[in-house]
Amino acid sequence: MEQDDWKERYKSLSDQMDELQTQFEDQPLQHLLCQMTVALDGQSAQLDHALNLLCTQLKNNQPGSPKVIQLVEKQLRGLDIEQQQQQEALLLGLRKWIYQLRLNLTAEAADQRLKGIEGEMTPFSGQLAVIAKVVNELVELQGPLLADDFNQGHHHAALDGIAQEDEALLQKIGSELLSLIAGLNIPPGDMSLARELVSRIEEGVTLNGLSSIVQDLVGLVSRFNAYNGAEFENYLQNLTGHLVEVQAYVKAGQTDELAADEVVLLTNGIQKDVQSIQTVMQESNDLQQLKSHVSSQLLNIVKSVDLFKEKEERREQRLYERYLQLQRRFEQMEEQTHQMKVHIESERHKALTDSLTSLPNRAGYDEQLHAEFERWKRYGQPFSLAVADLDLFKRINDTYGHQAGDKVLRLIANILTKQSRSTDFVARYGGEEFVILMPGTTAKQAMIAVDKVRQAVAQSPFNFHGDPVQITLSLGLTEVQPEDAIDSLFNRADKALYEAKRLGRNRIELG
Ligand SMILES: Nc1nc2c(ncn2[C@@H]2O[C@H](COP(=O)(O)OP(=O)(O)OP(=O)(O)O)[C@@H](O)[C@H]2O)c(=O)[nH]1
Repeated sequence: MEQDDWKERYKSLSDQMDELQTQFEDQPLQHLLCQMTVALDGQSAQLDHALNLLCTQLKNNQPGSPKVIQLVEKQLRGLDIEQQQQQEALLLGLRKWIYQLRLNLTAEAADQRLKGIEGEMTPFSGQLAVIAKVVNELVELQGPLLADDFNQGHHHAALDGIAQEDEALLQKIGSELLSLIAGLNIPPGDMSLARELVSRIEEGVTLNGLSSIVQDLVGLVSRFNAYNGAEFENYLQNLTGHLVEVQAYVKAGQTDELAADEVVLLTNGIQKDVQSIQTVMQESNDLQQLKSHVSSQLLNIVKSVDLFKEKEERREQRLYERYLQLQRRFEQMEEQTHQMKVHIESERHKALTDSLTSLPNRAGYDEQLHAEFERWKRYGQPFSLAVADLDLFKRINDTYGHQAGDKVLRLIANILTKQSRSTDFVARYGGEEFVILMPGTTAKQAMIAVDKVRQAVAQSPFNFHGDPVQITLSLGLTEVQPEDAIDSLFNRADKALYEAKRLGRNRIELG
């Protein structure tokens, strides 16, 4: 009996345990599925139906039948496609809206804004934040039309058309707005506002009510964004600062033509990074992900700039070294050129100078006579030529030796130079023969000058081995004549010299 009692008690406890276990196991699943049913409500009528069936079975402590579970799975799979189609329908609706507003808003500013809104929608991400912004802007633009027309009870034909023909569109907008709210991570403090908004949308979106719904929605979204706003703004300001620095550096680099290729590479790289930042900023909802992406792109930019700077510094260093090398080479060349000039000048001087008397030699005389002749032909200024020859010089050589003769030649050269004007040109023509070129001097004037020379030579006291020796000069003198060539001038003077010799030496004859 006691044993039967124990068995009964055991059976009863076991049943209770089974029931509790079933409750613990099934209730959370049941609870979760019912919550999902509520969350997914309104996405699709078929899905709502399937989920309600499943929920009813679970609430009645029945396991979900395979048929109902399959139905839910099928509807969930179809939801993606349906959302895509809804997005497309929404985009189409927004475009129609913009088109209709364009027809009615004729002001240039409104047209520009509508174009801007269209631009923002391309590509259409379907993100709720973007839709909310676009809808809000359109409602704002539409404001004056509604105020003018609806208040007076005259529906504008175009807007009326939208209201009647596109009732379905308003429903879709409502469903998109609900999806947007569901997708927001709403802070607890704003939950009641969100709930109130959801029930207003669920009651049905009308054209008149859309504006205030969207405004409230934007208010909700902006409050939510305000949580991270300051931090994000700060971050973007830093980013902008970096980019401005980079831009300034790149611009400075662009002025250097040699580095143009490098600048193009750097600029392209930076443009790609910045585009990537912009794309992520447009597409990302996650601040942390956005920050890490932007940071990595910024790091790329900084690396590119550093690499560019490094290359630039190396290039500048190379250029500077090449510049120094060239400068040294240039200085060497300058020095060599100077030496060469000095050498050429000295060689030229040697070539034109008589080494015994240091007077210009016959080549020097030829050059000078040529220049004088040209001057005369151009300006017609007269000049005279005297050819002087030492008298009986052979005797001196023969009597006192060649060295004594050389000494006489040097002394005579000295007297000729001293007695002539600084503008006159004295040269040793060869042997014991000298020439004197007298620019701007007629034969008459020259006669006086060369006679002074003749006298000075004749009066010079020469002594050899204690013996006084008389040295004299004979000279032939002539003035340039209109029909003269270089040779004829010299020949005339030479003939006159010959005549002076013939007539007794130590005299001057005019030719
Ligand atoms: N010492 C020396 N003698 C020279 C030089 N050049 C020419 N003579 C000499 O000058 C002399 C010229 O002699 P000549 O042509 O017969 O004439 P000259 O003795 O002066 O007689 P005239 O001209 O008729 O008065 C020769 O003995 C040459 O050797 C020179 O550079 N040095």
